[in-house]
Amino acid sequence: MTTTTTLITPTAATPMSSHWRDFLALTKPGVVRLVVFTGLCGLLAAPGHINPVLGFTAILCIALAAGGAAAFNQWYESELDARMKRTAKRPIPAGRVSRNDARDFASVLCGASVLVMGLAIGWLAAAILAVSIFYYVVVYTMWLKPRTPQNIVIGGGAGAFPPLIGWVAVTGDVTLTPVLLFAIIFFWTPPHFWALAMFVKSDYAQAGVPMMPVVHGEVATRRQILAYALFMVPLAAAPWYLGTAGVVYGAASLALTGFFAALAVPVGLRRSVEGDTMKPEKRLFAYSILYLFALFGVLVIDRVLQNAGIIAGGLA
Ligand code: HEM
Ligand SMILES: CC(C)=CCC/C(C)=C/CC/C(C)=C/COP(=O)(O)OP(=O)(O)O
Repeated sequence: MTTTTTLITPTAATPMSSHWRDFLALTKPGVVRLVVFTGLCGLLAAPGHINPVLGFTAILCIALAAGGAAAFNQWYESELDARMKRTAKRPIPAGRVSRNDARDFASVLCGASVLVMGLAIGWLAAAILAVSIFYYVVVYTMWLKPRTPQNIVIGGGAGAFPPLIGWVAVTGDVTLTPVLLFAIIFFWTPPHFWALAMFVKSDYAQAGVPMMPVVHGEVATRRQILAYALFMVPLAAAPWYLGTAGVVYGAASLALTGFFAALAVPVGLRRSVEGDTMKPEKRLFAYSILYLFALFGVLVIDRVLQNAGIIAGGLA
């Protein structure tokens, strides 16, 4: 006996029932968690005071913007996501959310985030929020990602804005420390992403995305991962030796970033062989996430200690 299976691919015209969990997945909650945390730390480390309700509103706006931008990214890349093993089960390629619904959902999140930020907090913070959405959706996703292996280097700016936005929400001003916080995430992004790109290289190659290991090969990518990770050591400590953060941040940043660089050394110097499990690359990627949580968390602890008069420093 033969059976015939009819495959129905939902389109914009085909009704489908989407679960709220599918819309949550469109926001890339795993990534947004860290993005929001860095925004919160920027807000808490800034000199000055913000009404807690307004502070919560500012962080909510960053979360809505980052989630909305991530949903726009999945709306634009649904065909690409369908071609890669890592992303094929996302709500749009899996047929659980239509492209139009995803686009509308993203528009509402992004629109509301900028509007509420502008009305409740200020238009400078709202403008930077709008720039970060534009940067991730248009500059990175639509323009750079399909064109150049430097996509991450330039596109890294997309996720680097939140601490700056949190800071500006409190002070209304852009000063040295928030620019340094931007730079820290900007230069952290290439080793964070390329470590992952090394072990999902075949996915990108088969989907035709010009990521660094695909275009310039493993050896060049490994060297660049190491170079960026080493550069992070003096960069991450800059708020301390430039006098805007205290000694607790300085010591913790040297230890945390030193370990980041140490994990990048075997990645930078070794060559993978047939059937390699890519353990050093997986370890570096996993630590990159823990590292950023810890570094920004310590910045806030340092600020609390400064406020209590326990350590010296003068975040500005
Ligand atoms: C253009 C810049 C970036 C690129 C290309 C990039 C790329 C990626 C990719 C491909 C993944 C795997 C995601 C998955 O399989 O769902 C990932 C995971 C992750 N990224 Fe990035 N990333 C970037 C910037 C950032 C930024 C700025 C942050 C936060 C500040 C961040 C935080 C994370 C976190 C927390 C994860 C783990 C997510 C989870 O466990 O669900 N990334 N990144
Ligand atoms: C405030 C604001 C708007 C912030 C934007 C922050 C944001 C969501 C940055 C994330 C960058 C990111 C996850 C890139 C993933 O690369 P990819 O999209 O190439 O990954 P993929 O292959 O998993 O889709």
